[in-house]
Amino acid sequence: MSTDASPDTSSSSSIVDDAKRFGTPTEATPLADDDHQRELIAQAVDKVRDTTPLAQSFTNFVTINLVANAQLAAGGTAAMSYLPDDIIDTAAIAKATYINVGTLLPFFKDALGNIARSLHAAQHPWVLDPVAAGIGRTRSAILWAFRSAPPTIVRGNASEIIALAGIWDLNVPSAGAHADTTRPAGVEAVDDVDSARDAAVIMARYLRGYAPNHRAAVAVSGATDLVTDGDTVYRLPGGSEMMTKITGAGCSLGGVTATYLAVTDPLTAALTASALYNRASEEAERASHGPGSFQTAFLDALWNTTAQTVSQSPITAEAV
Ligand SMILES: Nc1ncnc2c1ncn2[C@@H]1O[C@H](COP(=O)(O)OP(=O)(O)OP(=O)(O)O)[C@@H](O)[C@H]1O
Ligand SMILES: Cc1ncsc1CCO
Ligand SMILES: [Mg+2]
Repeated sequence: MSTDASPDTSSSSSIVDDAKRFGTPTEATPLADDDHQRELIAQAVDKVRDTTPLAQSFTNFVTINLVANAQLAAGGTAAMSYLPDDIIDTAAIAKATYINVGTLLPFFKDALGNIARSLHAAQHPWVLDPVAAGIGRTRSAILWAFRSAPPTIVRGNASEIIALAGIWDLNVPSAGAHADTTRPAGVEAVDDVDSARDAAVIMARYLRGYAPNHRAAVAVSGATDLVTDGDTVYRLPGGSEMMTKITGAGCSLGGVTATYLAVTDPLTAALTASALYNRASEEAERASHGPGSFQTAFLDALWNTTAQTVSQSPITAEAV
């Protein structure tokens, strides 16, 4: 257990060096059917269903019910709280925590930074959903406070990942190319997933300097999801556009990512949640007639999609 909030830079190159390393992308190739990563994904799906791990959440008021129900449907258990001492106490029994900054209140300003520092001191893994990053000075101050006690996984849409990299001053080389067009649009993305690729890679390298076992991940959701541990960029196509017609698809994806983080490493947790969501939303679209029945069918599909189907999802990998 460490109480030192300094990053261990021995396992990650500096942000400036990282910036110089962009510009020579290798080709993305399909992950082989027998790739070990697929085995880890299947194990994560089964382990959650076998062990019902608790992942606790501090999440927004709009979608809190869907987050808890999605965690249960994936096989985990849920506990929601906004009390800092609750969250610290529960971190001792939960294997992972989810923090979503969608609907903050002024008095959370200092509380959330303190919670993050406690989680970091306990080497407790957590997932951040930086909802609406870039909007409002109070939210930006809270996200800034996470910079020195960062999460194990950041999961957001492309605009949120780009905005958070800016708030954290991560020096993303391609950020200038989007300077005129990148702006927060409330809780919805206005950027393509791939425009957040460099920000995601640099952020993952930053996070792992602080992370338990130096392992961290960043997940960018959209039509094709992008997941990276800072060394490899994975892309997961598919899913359903109906996910954009219910509120909380992204929030609950963050919660389910925390459920998997309770049983596996950050990269596998992010890949498993993304692949499960893609397959389950495809099934839900087939079984439903509109947003209301889609949400119900989606929870059923989270419950019923097999580990084999999740782990054999289409995934490409690109070394960076
Ligand atoms: N056009 C699309 N086609 C297929 N799947 C999509 C599409 N857009 C989003 N998704 C899926 O929806 C889920 C949520 O991703 P999204 O990018 O909408 O998150 P978000 O913007 O944080 O959502 P919210 O904040 O509304 O909860 C992910 O599983 C993602 O793969
Ligand atoms: C609609 C909405 N507003 C704040 S959080 C939230 C849920 C989607 O992120
Ligand atoms: Mg969101």
